[in-house]
Amino acid sequence: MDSRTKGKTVMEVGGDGVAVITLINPPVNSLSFDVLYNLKSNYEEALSRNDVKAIVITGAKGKFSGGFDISGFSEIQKGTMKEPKVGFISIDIITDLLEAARKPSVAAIDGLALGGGLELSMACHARISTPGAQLGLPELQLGVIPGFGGTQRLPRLVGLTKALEMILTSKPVRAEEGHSLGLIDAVVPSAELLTTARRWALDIVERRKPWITSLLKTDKLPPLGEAREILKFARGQTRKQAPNMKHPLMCLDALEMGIVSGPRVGLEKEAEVGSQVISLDTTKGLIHVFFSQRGTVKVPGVTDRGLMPRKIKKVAIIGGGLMGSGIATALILSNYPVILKEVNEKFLEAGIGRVKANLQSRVRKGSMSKEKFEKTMSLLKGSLDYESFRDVDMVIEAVIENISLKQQIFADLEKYCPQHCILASNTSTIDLNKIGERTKSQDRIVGAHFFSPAHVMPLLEIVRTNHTSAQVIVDLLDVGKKIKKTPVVVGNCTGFAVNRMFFPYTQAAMFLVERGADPYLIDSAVSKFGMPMGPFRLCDLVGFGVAIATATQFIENFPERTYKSMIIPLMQEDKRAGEATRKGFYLYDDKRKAKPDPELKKYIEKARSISGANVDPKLVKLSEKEIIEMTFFPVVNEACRVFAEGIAVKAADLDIAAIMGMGFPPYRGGIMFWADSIGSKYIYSRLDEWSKTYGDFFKPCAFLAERGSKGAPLSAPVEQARSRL
Ligand SMILES: CCCCCCCCCCC[C@H](O)CC(=O)SCCNC(=O)CCNC(=O)[C@H](O)C(C)(C)COP(=O)(O)OP(=O)(O)OC[C@H]1O[C@@H](n2cnc3c(N)ncnc32)[C@H](O)[C@@H]1OP(=O)(O)O
Repeated sequence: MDSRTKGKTVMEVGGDGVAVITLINPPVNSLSFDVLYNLKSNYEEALSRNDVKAIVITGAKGKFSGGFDISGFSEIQKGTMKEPKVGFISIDIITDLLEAARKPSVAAIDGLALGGGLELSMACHARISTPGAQLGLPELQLGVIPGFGGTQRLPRLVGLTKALEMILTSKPVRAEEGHSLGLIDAVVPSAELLTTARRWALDIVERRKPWITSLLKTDKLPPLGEAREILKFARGQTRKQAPNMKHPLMCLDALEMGIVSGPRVGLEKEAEVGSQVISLDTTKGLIHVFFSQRGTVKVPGVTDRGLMPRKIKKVAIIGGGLMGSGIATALILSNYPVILKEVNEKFLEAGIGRVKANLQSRVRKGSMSKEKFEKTMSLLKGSLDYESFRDVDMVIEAVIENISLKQQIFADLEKYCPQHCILASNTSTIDLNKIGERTKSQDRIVGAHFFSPAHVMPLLEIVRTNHTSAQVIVDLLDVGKKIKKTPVVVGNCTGFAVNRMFFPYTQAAMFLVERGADPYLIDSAVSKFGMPMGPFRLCDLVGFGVAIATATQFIENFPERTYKSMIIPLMQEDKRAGEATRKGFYLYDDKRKAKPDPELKKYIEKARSISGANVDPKLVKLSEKEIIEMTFFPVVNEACRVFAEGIAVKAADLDIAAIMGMGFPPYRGGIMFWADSIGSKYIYSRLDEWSKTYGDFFKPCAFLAERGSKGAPLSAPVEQARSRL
């Protein structure tokens, strides 16, 4: 393959008159322009050759295709690649050349057919698949729409309601379900895939099997009135669930156009809309997230050294509280045998009970069988001492945030665990060097910071100190992958990456409220921006105990930029500690529904009198845009510090950390990507102005000042970062 080209197709014509065209573009045979143009040439040749009666399309190495080459979108967005004529691929190649050909085509699907891959197969006249293959149109998740005819062919093959479900949720179906839906014509073992597809293609030629043109099918479409009702409902749901995104509604427009005015007009609308969505900011954000998420496992100086992950056969967890039990759940769910250690029988029983409850909730929801529950639970053993730690490969300490307790535990671990054992802490804020102060084995100390609930939340912050060995990081990255987490490797400091970014966010909110802003309006503006909830609702959820413990760490370590508000401590004193006590910034009913509390004013006023803050008329009347800027620009400022200090290796890692750890909206691309979409100059000037009026909490850091003065992107690599890694 030419090093400049991205993938290819090869065609082999058999003695049976079947031309087999294989898509080749590792690792997932994505449909790059090179692959698509090659496919076109192969088709033209196959159609013109007298020795070819029918065509089979398949993918190399057990994968049909993962869809259109997503990097093609980025290149079109950046202007480094020219867009083809609108509809050139979906109409000229896939519809008019392939589907309308006078020779039939059969798709032989192994492994996966996603996005453009499934769309290509739907234009074939039959689809044969191997068991378990994944079939789906996940485009909306990327900010684009199915653009190779999927909005037209899928409803015609599986019916409108199922097609909408598959497209709007981006969730794939397995081949067996695809078969029962009519998407797949036969499911056969891998070894029989090509022979069956060849025979099927010849059977179509001989009219022993039907020659089906998906685009012209109408039997699965509901009557027009009913279709309109279904689409109206889908639009309503989409507006509710994705209020800040345009592309799902644009996709529905293309789909509806095909139903109302016919598939050809539908294809034209799809092509037009498909081209428009590429330049949406939300699409740019989501595509950036796709690659950034996969980039977190590429750590310079660690994953490029040829190290292989060691096998982790057994893990011990210290502490069966909320975090420890969640981590244990995540591990046993991925078949790791786990020892859970507690200090006494009562706590141990409670810890094991929590793990059990986590799994039972899956059984109740039907996502886990009773047998699987028993088998999974059997991987968990309780312990009250360290004797059973003698053959563990990794320990994760998950006790309360108390430095001397953690130091004692790590000193004990060194005595009992084997020499190779990884010693990890789930601390969320404490400097790992302090935790390991009484330990000699510095190279195997690492942070494994999970987010609560640990068996659900997707992020794992892997924290390395100056001494942590590359091997330990590689091992933990592998464990992270196996337990289906997205790992982000960060350097050691108070709060690491996520909590360092989180802290200014809640602090800014407290600052604004003390100066007269309405906390409920702040929460509402932040939710509209796309966060799962506002900062006050979040503090209630986390609980004031945790909020105060975290704040204490920050006040100690970053006093110059900490805004010390007494609102939370004052409420805590009155035994209102958040959702768990049914009172915090909000009041909670039996169903934990939050409602504003008029009494909150009392605490705000008291806190104001302690801090000496005055109500500022400008801040009382902030617009939603101003609220977002005043709460998130301090987060950008902190993210810049984290990046400049080398705590994060790449800005994109901070984007993923913000999305998966803080709930930052993915369609905004993450904190640094979003900041760059606004511009460093503007962010710097706003922070600078606020710092002059309101103090050092808002003071832009040197990195932001430097990049802001030039208007340079914040996400550009840091030269000679003062790396703490
Ligand atoms: C004028 C108009 C202009 C129009 C432009 C042209 C028209 C465009 C129309 C597009 C029509 C089409 O409808 C759009 C699409 O098809 S969009 C793509 C849809 N497909 C997907 O969303 C699938 C995305 N991929 C995945 O979900 C997973 O990668 C997976 C395929 C399930 C495999 O998962 P896993 O085994 O866990 O492996 P990784 O996720 O780690 O991926 C391995 C590497 O492969 C890269 N990858 C995966 N998919 C793609 C892809 N579609 N394009 C490019 N690259 C892909 C991934 O980045 C990993 O790479 P690295 O190893 O380098 O990190």
